[in-house]
Amino acid sequence: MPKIFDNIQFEKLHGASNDFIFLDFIQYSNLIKKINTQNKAPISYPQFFLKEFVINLCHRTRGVGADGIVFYKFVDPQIRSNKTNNQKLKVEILIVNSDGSFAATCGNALRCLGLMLMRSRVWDGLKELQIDRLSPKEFSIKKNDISNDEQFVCEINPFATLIFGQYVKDTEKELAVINVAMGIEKKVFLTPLVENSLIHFGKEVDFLTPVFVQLSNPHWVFISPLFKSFTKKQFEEFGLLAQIELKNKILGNSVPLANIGMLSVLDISQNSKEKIISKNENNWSLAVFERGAGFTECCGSGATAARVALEYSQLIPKEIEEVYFKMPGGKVSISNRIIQNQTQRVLSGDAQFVFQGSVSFTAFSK
Ligand SMILES: N[C@@H](CCC[C@H](N)C(=O)O)C(=O)O
Repeated sequence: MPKIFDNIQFEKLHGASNDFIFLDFIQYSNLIKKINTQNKAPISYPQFFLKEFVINLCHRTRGVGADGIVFYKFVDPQIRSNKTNNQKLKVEILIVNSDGSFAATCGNALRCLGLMLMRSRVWDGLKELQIDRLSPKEFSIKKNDISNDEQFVCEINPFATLIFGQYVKDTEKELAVINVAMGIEKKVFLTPLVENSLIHFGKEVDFLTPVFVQLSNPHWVFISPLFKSFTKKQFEEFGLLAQIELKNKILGNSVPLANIGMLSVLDISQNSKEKIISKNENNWSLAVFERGAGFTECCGSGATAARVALEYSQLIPKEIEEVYFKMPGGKVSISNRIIQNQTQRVLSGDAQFVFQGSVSFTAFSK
């Protein structure tokens, strides 16, 4: 990293402990311009610079620490000073995972974005707000420089719609409940399971057929009561096994690298479906091993995929109003609601401001 890298202003927020650094895109592009004009070695591979920048900033000990970075851009830069909550508010974002890979969507980052916009008084939380994608072209990254698994980032379809936000500020805490319309699944199918690959996780491995759910981003959801007693280490081990080895064995290149959902239910064999539904509120616990970030404390799109998988496996009926998922970092819910004339999956939960600051190169030195 070049040494002129100084005084980068950021804000950090989290949704159920899935944490993100928010950076104004203009600031990043000014940094690039500065390096290119002042440095003898201008940036020739912007995609690698971006990756290294994100990895360093997200590093838990040498950087600020986060599961990813959200670059945001106000299409009308005056909006910040006008603070009018007006119709003109248009926000574009690019989400990058902590390993520098692009994320097609991220429910928790969108919840945090909602809070960030409410804190800076540009969104009142009452009007629906569509969030668009910030094109990689703006980072001088060309389509040909992006890997096959990440070409989605060149599509111009929007991320999601923030539909409602309620801001709470008291002396103790500053948070908001934000609802995000995550869209509708594009593809869902059952996948076979290679039983003997799971043998070292215990004799009583009792899995329902896993479900592949393609939202804007891909998820492979495994359902088993076994996950209820898993430690973080076991989630990481199983997540990695499924993400790489099982995927290669069972699905090959037919699907992209996926987030792995590990969903546990009360003992399926002993509970009638009615019981499962009536105990809905606390019935499902979920952990996700993400693409690009590993095990995270919570995953909003993972919870969305889990609800889709439960419906597809007929473990819950579509009519259930709201399904809650207990995740290591907190609780989120997914409901089915008609938004913009379409039944969409809506993610709800808290987002919280952590801190703001500025960072310079020295923080990144090894
Ligand atoms: N790692 C994911 C993107 C992040 C998902 C997120 N934590 C969420 O809340 O949805 C990917 O690359 O698909």
